[in-house]
Amino acid sequence: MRLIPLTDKTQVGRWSALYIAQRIKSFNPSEDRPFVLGCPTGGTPLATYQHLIELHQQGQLSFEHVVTFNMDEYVGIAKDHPESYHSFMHNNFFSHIDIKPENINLLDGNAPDLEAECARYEAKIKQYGKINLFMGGVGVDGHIAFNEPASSLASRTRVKTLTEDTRMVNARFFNNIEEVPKLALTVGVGTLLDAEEIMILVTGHNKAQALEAAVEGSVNHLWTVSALQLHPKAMIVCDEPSTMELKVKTVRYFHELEAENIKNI
Ligand SMILES: N[C@@H]1[C@@H](O)[C@H](O)[C@@H](COP(=O)(O)O)O[C@@H]1O
Repeated sequence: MRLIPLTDKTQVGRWSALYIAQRIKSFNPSEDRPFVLGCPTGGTPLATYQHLIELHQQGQLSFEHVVTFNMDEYVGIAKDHPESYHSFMHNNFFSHIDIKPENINLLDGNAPDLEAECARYEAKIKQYGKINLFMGGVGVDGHIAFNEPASSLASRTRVKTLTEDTRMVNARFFNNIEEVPKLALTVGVGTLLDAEEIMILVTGHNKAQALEAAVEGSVNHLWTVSALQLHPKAMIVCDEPSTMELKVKTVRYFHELEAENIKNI
């Protein structure tokens, strides 16, 4: 696993956006061979989306042949609810770039048959072969997508019950905790591990324990982000406050390893 230790969340946004842009460009996508990008929501990736939008507006990056799959969606709130992940993605990313609407994939949390919706999503990913790069964030409790503690590390896309902790953390986007949905649809840990490459963004001191579990802990279903250790090409891009629970020698080690890759950011 690579760990990219940066100073602050602005750098995390910039570094990850430049990385995605470089991946898309070197892939040289076409209509028949699109680049498939996995997308998260949340506060953490906002700076990344902003930088990607800027690169697009400067004429340096096109999403014409990019297909996206979002990792998760709440169950039971309307698509156009301001806090649905549909709204989030359109407001913060899709409406500012040249992606084709038919290339956007999001789980439908209002589908009449949620299990069938999850199976449809898995099948659609398979149609493209694989996700080339899955970007994600992490929850305070170490969840990846909405794979809450004790989720199977072999799990596929399915309905998950959100923990009280996650609902409390996400209540900041709603009027109160009662409005936060109790269920969500999420890709599984197994779905994530099938991606060709995974890049997880971690910022803020409240994520320090999760980062410690991901990097220094053992693979453990209680911290589903630790499953990254099983992936052949996983990377965590983090800021300084999130490294507070890591050993000094761990951070120094990754600083030395990545010195060339972080020097001009
Ligand atoms: N389902 C999402 C996760 O995919 C995300 O990683 C997490 C962290 O969000 P934030 O970046 O706002 O801390 O929030 C939600 O729970």
